[in-house]
Amino acid sequence: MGRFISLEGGEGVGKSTQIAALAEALRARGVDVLVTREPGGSEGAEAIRRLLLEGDAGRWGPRAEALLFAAARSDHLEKTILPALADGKWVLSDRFIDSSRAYQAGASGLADADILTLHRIGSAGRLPDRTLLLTLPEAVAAERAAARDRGGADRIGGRDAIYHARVAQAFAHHADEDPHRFRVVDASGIADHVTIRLLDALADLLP
Ligand SMILES: Nc1ncnc2c1ncn2[C@@H]1O[C@H](COP(=O)(O)OP(=O)(O)O)[C@@H](O)[C@H]1O
Ligand SMILES: Cc1cn([C@H]2C[C@H](O)[C@@H](COP(=O)(O)OP(=O)(O)O)O2)c(=O)[nH]c1=O
Repeated sequence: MGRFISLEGGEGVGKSTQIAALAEALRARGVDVLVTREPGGSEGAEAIRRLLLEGDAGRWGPRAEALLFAAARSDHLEKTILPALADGKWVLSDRFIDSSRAYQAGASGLADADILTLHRIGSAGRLPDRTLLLTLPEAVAAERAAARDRGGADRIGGRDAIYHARVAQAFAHHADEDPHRFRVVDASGIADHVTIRLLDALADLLP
């Protein structure tokens, strides 16, 4: 059985950059790696991703949005993640359930217990073996995200600074509550240095 690792954090902290570097570093150690992302990662979930991220701000209310994320996650787990783990692969996912807890509960105001209930219904409550939470001072993350998106942020990324501060707070809170699964990793500085910190945070799982 492989390992299931999620990368979490707000917009612009470097998840996409780091997941690629981490995959390369793990492959160099002989690990068979599958990189995937949420929302998305399977045909059905990628279709739901477009529904979630395109269109105007009011396209979905918080509850419909939470249900769509849970549905996408269910399909992603069943079609992509579980088969890869059964093949002995390490699955690295750019976001997973903790993003729903941080955005739809922490920031949008739904109850964390309800998000966990949706996860139990959709995905049998499956959690990653390790969750790497990348953290950056808010201003640095906003600067990186703005430089990348050039003002063209998606439906959720484009929400205001107060919303994103609540997201960061919720992530930090969940990491505090479950130190066994979470590792908080400083995402500032040179990308290669961040990758080394991430590998350190997986050291106990490495073959
Ligand atoms: N360590 C780093 N230092 C400076 N810029 C970075 C670093 N890591 C990533 N970036 C840049 O910051 C932007 C956001 O990174 P990205 O990996 O897309 O973040 P995320 O997936 O978390 O939103 C990208 O333009 C990326 O090239
Ligand atoms: C997986 C997930 C993502 N999201 C949000 C976070 C992002 O704003 C967006 C995904 O966009 P994406 O462009 O993949 O993220 P990033 O900006 O980190 O590169 O969806 C949720 O609100 N809930 C979730 O459960």
